[in-house]
Amino acid sequence: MKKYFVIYNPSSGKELAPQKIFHAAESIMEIEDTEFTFFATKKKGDGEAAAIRGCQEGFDMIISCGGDGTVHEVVNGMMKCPERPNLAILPAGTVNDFAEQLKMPKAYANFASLLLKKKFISIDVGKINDDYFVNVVGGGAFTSIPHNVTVEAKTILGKYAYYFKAAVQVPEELESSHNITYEIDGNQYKFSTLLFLVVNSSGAGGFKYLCPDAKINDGLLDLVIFEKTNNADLLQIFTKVFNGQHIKHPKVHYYQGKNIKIISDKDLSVDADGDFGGYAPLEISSVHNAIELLVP
Ligand SMILES: Nc1ncnc2c1ncn2[C@@H]1O[C@H](COP(=O)(O)OP(=O)(O)OP(=O)(O)O)[C@@H](O)[C@H]1O
Repeated sequence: MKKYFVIYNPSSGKELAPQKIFHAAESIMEIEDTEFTFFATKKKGDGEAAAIRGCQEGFDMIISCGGDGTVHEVVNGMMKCPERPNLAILPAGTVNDFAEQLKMPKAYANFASLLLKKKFISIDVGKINDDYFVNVVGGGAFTSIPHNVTVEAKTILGKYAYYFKAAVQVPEELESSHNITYEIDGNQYKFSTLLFLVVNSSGAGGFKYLCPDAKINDGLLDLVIFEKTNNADLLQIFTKVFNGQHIKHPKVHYYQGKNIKIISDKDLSVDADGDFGGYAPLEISSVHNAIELLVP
């Protein structure tokens, strides 16, 4: 009999996580001899602690049901354990950026049929100083927007909560910049930076083609640097991000690497998968084939 450990965040998205995962479990148990153990997170940190328990107690699979914050915590817990069960993601958050990149189904019935098919791939996980991230680390302008949106605003407004916050913060932050030194697998570059993103999959923040050459299991991270420039340039770059042409713009720099060091001339805090991710200097690397993930 397979034993699955579900870690769900009842407060994520429109608060539908419990309903979704209970229905999915019911559908699976009708077909397969499976035992589900459920754990509801109550606060920050619970998802990580539960995932460590899930690894130690020998479950066959951990199912993360919530948003990007829940996946981030679950992966952090799993990465701190030597033996890792498989991972599945049932998206129930507000944005579900990582799940969207991997085209994970949101409907419980589709998730249940995926779980019955059992197709897994090895995925890389990013390491940032002593922690881990599954999709993106961002620093510079706009990257604090997710931290300033409350759980209540997300429940009521969904994704629009982020857009409203962005409308206030973006104009102010267009003026900001950091002089950043990037060391990518031993090669150094310096840019006056408006924003940089280190990405594990090929997209983030709803921009599917942000890193056109990326693969989730190539052992590499993709780094996109947006140099500080004038508003006309930024507008041009913004329109090109939707189809991946932004990387050809002279004020955008695109690299791939296994080990990336980031040093800033002034205080720089970063975001990791939508949560606070620490301060520069940063040592970021790819942990190749770290987790077996259920995929469509
Ligand atoms: N029961 C809870 N009540 C309030 N906050 C919680 C609870 N459990 C976990 N949290 C916190 O909520 C954060 C955000 O949750 P999560 O990412 O799952 O949903 P979301 O923010 O709606 O979705 P997304 O990140 O995709 O926009 C988690 O990182 C965690 O710190």
